[in-house]
Amino acid sequence: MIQVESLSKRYGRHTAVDRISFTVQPGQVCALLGPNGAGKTSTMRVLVGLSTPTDGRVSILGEPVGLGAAVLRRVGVLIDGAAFVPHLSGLANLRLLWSATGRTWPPPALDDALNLAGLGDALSRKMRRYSMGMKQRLMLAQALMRAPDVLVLDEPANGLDPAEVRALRGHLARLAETGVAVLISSHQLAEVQQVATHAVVMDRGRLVAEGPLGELLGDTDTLRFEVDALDRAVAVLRDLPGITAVATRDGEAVVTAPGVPASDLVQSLVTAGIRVAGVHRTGRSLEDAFLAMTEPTSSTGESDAAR
Ligand SMILES: Nc1ncnc2c1ncn2[C@@H]1O[C@H](COP(=O)(O)OP(=O)(O)OP(=O)(O)O)[C@@H](O)[C@H]1O
Repeated sequence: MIQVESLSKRYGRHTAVDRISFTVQPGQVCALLGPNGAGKTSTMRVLVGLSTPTDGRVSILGEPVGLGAAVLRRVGVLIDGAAFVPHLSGLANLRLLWSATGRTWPPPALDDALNLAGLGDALSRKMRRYSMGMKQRLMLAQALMRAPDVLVLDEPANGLDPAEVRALRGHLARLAETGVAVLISSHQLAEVQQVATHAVVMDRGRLVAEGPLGELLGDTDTLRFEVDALDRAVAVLRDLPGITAVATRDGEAVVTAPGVPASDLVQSLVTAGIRVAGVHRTGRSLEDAFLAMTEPTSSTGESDAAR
């Protein structure tokens, strides 16, 4: 479990993280979302002991986190800037990183991690020849090979192709099913919507929303009608009580009608002589919800303090 309580992180006079609190329970995949500069990486760095909080508390599996805390051995971390040695092979780099844990090689989940990384023969090649995607996959392997109880992944899908992203999604979902608590930051909202069970949304350092994904997306009562006479259908729908919006999209009438049964709307259309070939209820996408929660122009102001 990850627990963040009233966490603040300031760089000089710039507040990157402003008193945020959230929890990620075992079995949850929590998406940490926010526009550029929202404070996601700053939060994650504190969470894994790479940076100290200015204020507040962070604990993992019930133990306070700090640089070198024993509990961090149970955490798989992917945050950019992993210290790979370019003249060593990918596999030698993994061995080197593992040796820092003081445990004997191989790590418990090495095979699964390498399978997901899919680097094949490239594992024995020097890392200086790795593409960005290959480096990213090796970083994922080092996070996963230790069979972690908690995963903290900053933009893990960066540089991966669609098939790799899908494989990663499946892997994370399987790990969560076994009780791993996963915190993952991403800008790919459609992608993260497919794997996240929960989300924490930050904007300019502050927490703007958190909770189960279903609750954050909300129920929008938006219906799409496939009809044979679009213009007439729109005119009929606009005149009905309880309708808050009618639009057309991709040849269909899109209607927002909170609390109005779809059957009433179909009945009105049919009565007006319009054929209804289909009705679909549409959910709000994570992207819609995210844009509604965050400001369109976010501050990305830098301060000059060192990390
Ligand atoms: N070492 C640092 N020194 C000074 N300011 C920093 C430092 N690291 C981050 N910041 C600033 O803190 C704010 C939050 O940055 P952070 O990287 O945590 O955001 P983010 O949500 O991860 O952004 P992105 O999505 O662009 O990666 C930004 O304004 C950033 O410029």
